Amino acid sequence: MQAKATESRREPTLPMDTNARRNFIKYHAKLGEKPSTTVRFFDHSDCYTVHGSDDCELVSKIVYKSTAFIGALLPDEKETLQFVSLSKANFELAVRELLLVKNLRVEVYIKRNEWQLEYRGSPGNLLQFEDILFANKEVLVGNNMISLQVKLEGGTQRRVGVASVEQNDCQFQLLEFLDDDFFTELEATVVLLGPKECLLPSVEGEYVPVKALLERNGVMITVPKNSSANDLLQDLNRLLRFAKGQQEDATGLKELQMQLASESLKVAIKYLDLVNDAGNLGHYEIKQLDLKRFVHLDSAAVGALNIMPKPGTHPSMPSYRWQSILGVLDQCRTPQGHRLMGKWVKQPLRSQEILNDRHNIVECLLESSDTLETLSLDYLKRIPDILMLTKKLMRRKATLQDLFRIYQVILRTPKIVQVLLGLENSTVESVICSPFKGFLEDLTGLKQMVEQVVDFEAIERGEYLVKSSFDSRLMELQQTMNELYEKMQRLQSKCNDELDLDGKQQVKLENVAKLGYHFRITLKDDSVLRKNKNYRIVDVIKGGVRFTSDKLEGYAEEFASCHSRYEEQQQSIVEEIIQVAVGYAAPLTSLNNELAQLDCLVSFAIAARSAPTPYVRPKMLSEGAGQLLLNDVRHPCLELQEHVSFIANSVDFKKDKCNMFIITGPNMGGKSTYIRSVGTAVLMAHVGAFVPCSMATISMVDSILGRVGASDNIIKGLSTFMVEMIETSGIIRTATDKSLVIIDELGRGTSTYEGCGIAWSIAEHLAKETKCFTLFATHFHEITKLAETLQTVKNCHMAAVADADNFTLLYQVRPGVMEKSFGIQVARLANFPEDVVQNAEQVYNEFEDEHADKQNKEDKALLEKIQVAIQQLSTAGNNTEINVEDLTQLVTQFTQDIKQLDSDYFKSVLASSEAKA
Ligand SMILES: Nc1ncnc2c1ncn2[C@@H]1O[C@H](COP(=O)(O)OP(=O)(O)OP(=O)(O)O)[C@@H](O)[C@H]1O
Repeated sequence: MQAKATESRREPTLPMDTNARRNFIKYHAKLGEKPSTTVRFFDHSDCYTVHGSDDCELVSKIVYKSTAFIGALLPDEKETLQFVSLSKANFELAVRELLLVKNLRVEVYIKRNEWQLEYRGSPGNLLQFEDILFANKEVLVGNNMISLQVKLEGGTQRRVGVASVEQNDCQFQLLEFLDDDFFTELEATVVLLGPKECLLPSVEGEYVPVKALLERNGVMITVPKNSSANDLLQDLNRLLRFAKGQQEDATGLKELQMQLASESLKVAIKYLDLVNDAGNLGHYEIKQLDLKRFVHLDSAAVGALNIMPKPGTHPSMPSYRWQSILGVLDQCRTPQGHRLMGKWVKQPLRSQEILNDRHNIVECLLESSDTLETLSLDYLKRIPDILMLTKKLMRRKATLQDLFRIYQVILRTPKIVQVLLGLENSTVESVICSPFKGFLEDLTGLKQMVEQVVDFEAIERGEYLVKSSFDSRLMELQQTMNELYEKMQRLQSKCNDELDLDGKQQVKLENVAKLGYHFRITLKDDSVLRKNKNYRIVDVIKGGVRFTSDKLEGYAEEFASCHSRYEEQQQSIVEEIIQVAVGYAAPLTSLNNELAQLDCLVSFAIAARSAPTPYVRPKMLSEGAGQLLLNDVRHPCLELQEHVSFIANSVDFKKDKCNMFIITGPNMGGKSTYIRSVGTAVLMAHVGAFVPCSMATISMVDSILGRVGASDNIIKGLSTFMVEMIETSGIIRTATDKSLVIIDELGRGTSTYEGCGIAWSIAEHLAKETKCFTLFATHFHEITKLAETLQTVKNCHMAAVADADNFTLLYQVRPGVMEKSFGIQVARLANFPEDVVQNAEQVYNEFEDEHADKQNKEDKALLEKIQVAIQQLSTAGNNTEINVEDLTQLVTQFTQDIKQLDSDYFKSVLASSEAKA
């Protein structure tokens, strides 16, 4: 087995002699430098190659998991070139990985007379690679890109125009807005649309921060070459789907009043060469993107809440489920369902009405588990990717089989509607059943056409044919073929008699592609045949001897010619049918979207039911209602991991009573998990899913914002401190009293002094000014003091118990501040070497002594100050200049000093004097 595995990994040999290699090296040198984000492949028809050290290393590692397969074209000569050769299958594997996972560009060169660039693709432009990437595979990823332009306005403000192109759904979305220095709004747009690639006019000047933002969000940047300009209106007139009766002219479209966005769209249409794909013409829709419809998410929140799985994780992989919210919720059965779910989780909604509908439907499905099962396993599982089939139709690449698959969906959908109507739920009827009925009505003509044209009997034999009765020419040809076949059958029985073999029908009449009709007998009867001069042997194979006669050959040729004429005639009919079917693209797309939506809702119900503890329906209150109560909230991903027995916790925010929790506790104590669980549940509720709680009341939020551990966000050129400042300033600007903010480890990447300062000021601002609901996990115990001055701030901590030998993390949230730091115990728990732990313990104790010393010194200094003051007062005697007011002021000043000093001694003095008073 082992040997075989190695064998299949071996690279193909390169079919080039020395001369060809020499020429190729010269040609390659002439091609010149390329960006490091582009990988060039060369198609040698028998195999593919990549060249140069970077491409070789990258591709070799992807395909062969090693660099041992890198060779040199002419290793003994001065001018040489590294190469890796690949079979077609490995080339496809590499292209898939480079475009879909690594977010790189690919170019494929092919040799005609000269080498020339044949295909080119990038993460946002997969068109030319669709066959390679998605042949026999479901298209599970969205395929969208954005194009944007920035203009300085009035010296300080930035106007941003964005055009998004979703190629799968044939959709343009435009928006334009004024943004701040940190491009907060642009970031929300990028998070919402999740593009793979972005077109920019430049990466210099005002685009520098845009570039950084895009890189932070994992978006590939392309600066298209300035080639001849295209005419946007002309392009749109060809691409857009105009409503019936609407004038087919894009001139007056209100979306085009956004000039920067329109300019960006023009660039994108040109870059993607959309007008040159027949599949696009007349099918695009243009919309204005309204960010206000969606909960604002920043990239830190998307990261902290693990919304999306790692790139390249396929739904069939076991890790897919517990890595991300998408993985947990995506139990879809159809490719279109998977794609829509990918969108939904990134686009939580602010419409209470739509969310109520979604929650109603999920609840109703959960109440009828039989229906849920039937829908998921019997119906949705069998629904093909209608969108991709429709695209094939539009490109005139569809076959009769594709048409039949569409027909099957049209046939099955009424059954789905029937099952749904059985639920007797008004939301299900209005949101799902009614639209379904409308689209099905529109598709009646298509259904009837397929029934008239397609030969259903032939499909049972696995053939996709046009019914001969549909066309008189076909009928004639079919008739002739039937007669010829009968004649050949008569020859077969004659031959059987002549050869006089044992048993009946030893002579088989067969038809194979290259030979046409012929006879066959087994190898053991070969000698009988050779004696008979009426027959000629055609070839000998394992299964027997193939032979023919003059007459059979004549019939066979005639049959073959009829057959090819039949196919030609059939093909022209199929083309006509496809032409008609293209007219149904709009209702087919709507049917596709509707089925995708149903699949997502069924998926929510399945996710809710199959969780270790079933999820519950959240009670949604309107924005501003000011309540967030989650009882026993769990982290949906963590609770799925086998070794974890999850401890649920609760949270209870109430406007004007409690809008901030400061969470402290030992390292690894569960702080991050707790705050992320809350964020995750709120997000899931806003997507329309049920939530991992025992009870949930959630006021709708306008944004979920985050700031989490610095380590994963460090990017080139920006210090940790800067990243922290950028992200937190975004929060300060965006958050309102209707937002949820989760902050974890703020200030940790900087010096303690600065870090604590940032953390304190942000926490204070959010609690005092913004008044949003905030979960603030921190190691800075000083921040817990905020609760002393602000009533709406509450402290809580992750509980742990420790004695001399044992230390146990309880993962339970308890009110108040943790008394003791357990860093050293955690180190012991994490199996740090004992000597290191002991050393730390010693340092800690010394530090504590030093701290106590410092405290004593400060106490003493204040005491001295007070003593001097008292001295002054007493020596003043009857001095009338000291009045009662001055005295009161002095005492107030001392009291404040004492409070700030954080001295246990003075605090106790103060407390006792206050008690006495
Ligand atoms: N509620 C819980 N129930 C069970 N296990 C939990 C729970 N919360 C956390 N854990 C476990 O503890 C680990 C550490 O949790 P987490 O990262 O939330 O701690 P932390 O307090 O934020 O740590 P640090 O302060 O070091 O960043 C998790 O990976 C998980 O395995």
